[in-house]
Amino acid sequence: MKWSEQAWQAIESIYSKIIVHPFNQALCNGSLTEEKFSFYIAQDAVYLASFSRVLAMIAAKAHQSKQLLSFAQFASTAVVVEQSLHGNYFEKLQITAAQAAPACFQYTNYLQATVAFEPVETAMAAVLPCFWIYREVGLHIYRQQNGINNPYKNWIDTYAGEAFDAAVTEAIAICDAVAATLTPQQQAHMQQAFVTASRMEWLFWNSAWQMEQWAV
Ligand SMILES: Cc1ncc(CN)c(N)n1
Repeated sequence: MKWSEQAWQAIESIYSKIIVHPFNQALCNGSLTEEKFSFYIAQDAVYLASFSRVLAMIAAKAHQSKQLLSFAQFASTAVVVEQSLHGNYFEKLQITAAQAAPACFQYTNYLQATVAFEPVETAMAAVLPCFWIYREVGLHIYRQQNGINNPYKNWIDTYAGEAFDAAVTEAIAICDAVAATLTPQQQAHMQQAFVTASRMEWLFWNSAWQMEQWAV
């Protein structure tokens, strides 16, 4: 079995909880309030600013030039495509820049620490849920649409779209190719990073639903 198949099996239960999370249910049926969506977008802008730098650091540390190019391209897409999607919502919903709420702070710091202190393959596995889970959530919501005039259509179309799908497929293939060269212990380390980041994806949605603030 490929590393990615085992990794996905390890997060099945987390993914099922993400899909039924009230934030994603409301995003799916279009009932999500602008207030909660705006909170999410403001936090996601903070997240993407950090995520794109983590991708660029993975590119710099990649062992093969092909992987370097892929991760450099992912970093560029995170800035050009995803940040511009956010930019449109910032304008339309008059969102203002925010400081990282606890879940965003935890997630961005986890990814930064992983790319700084762990082997590059562990960092590749740690960023994989950001690709893979978003594609699955995007596709899941897209398939439920049934002609609903969803106000969050642009968001859904981005993550259910072909360009994002191609990037996700490439990121999975890189993790599989890299894992195939590693010991079972190193592969397990990658899986642990994949599971941890998947948990943080759930926390991120939950933070947006709760409009999480620092307690003190
Ligand atoms: C928190 C989060 N995770 C993943 C993605 C998709 N790159 C995102 N925009 N935000």
